[in-house]
Amino acid sequence: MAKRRIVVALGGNAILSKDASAQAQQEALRQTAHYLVQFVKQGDELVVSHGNGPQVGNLLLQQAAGSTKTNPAMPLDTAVAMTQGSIGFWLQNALQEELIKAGLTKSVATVVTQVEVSEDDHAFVDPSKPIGPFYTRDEAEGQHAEHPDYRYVEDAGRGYRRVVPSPKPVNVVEADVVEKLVDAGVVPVSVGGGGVPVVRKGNRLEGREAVIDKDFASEKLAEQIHADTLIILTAVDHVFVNFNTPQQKSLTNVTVPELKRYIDEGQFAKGSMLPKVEAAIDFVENTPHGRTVITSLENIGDFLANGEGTVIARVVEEPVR
Ligand SMILES: Nc1ncnc2c1ncn2[C@@H]1O[C@H](COP(=O)(O)OP(=O)(O)O)[C@@H](O)[C@H]1O
Ligand SMILES: NC(=O)OP(=O)(O)O
Repeated sequence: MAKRRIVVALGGNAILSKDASAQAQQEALRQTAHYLVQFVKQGDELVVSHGNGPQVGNLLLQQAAGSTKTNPAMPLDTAVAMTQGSIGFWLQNALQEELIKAGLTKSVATVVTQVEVSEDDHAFVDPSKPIGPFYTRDEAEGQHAEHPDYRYVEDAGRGYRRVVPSPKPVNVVEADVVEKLVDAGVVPVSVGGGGVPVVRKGNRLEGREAVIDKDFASEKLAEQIHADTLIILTAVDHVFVNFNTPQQKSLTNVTVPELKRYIDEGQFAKGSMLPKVEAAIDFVENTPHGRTVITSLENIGDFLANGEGTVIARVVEEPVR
């Protein structure tokens, strides 16, 4: 089988479920790494990206709690870079251990990645990206009273969360570095937390306070490094139509026009499955032979063996791995 270049985007649940301690997140990533190394074992080139919504929100709270005149809280763009560092450290450490266990000699390197966004992106005046912990309605109202500039929304029936601007990625600044690392046989970790949002001002890149969606950023990176496959890992094995109803049906091999019809029908929840499906479509449409897979971490083995999962391509493919 030909060697594939794969970008794998890790969903939040692969890192943080209930226990937000460093130890618990590291343990979750050790299990995640065990699954991811299967791609390297079969000869694929692997690039890993990850979310940071829970972590960056928690970090902002810690920063605010300890902020003084001489030790001020850091802005959101810097906090995103800090979570790229911390989660990158955990991932590097875990992947390295699993690679050694599998008898593979490969280096892993995290790239602090900046992602260009447009200053005019409407997202800057319409925050939509949930970050940090979940609150009850009363708690969210209390927080809003304390910080009138913070916005809170209900997040998929799980409680209220602070939302921040989430502009669309336009260009992954360090994509050429990531591509060189892949060419050199390294496993890069990149666009963590969607990348650090920056706007170009002549020769300077200026940070902006926002959190980019990691699925859109991963798609952009996959395009720029000429990947063949974008794999979006989340909590479900498949994308479903009629999700959570008695008529629920899993999608296995789907084409872009089919998926667009389902979007028009409102089949995918805004803020959860919809951005994944939109990123999947972008990758297939913007690359000559690209395909996107949406599935769960636990399903990777079945995907590799039998093509299980939701595979989005230009034409319906026979079960693919
Ligand atoms: N049509 C759908 N098919 C499958 N899952 C859906 C659908 N609509 C909403 N979801 C929900 O979207 C979730 C994935 O979004 P989210 O939890 O935001 O992703 P992440 O894993 O990146 O944190 C799934 O676990 C599922 O609960
Ligand atoms: N940046 C980002 O998309 O993070 P989550 O996937 O954790 O929401």
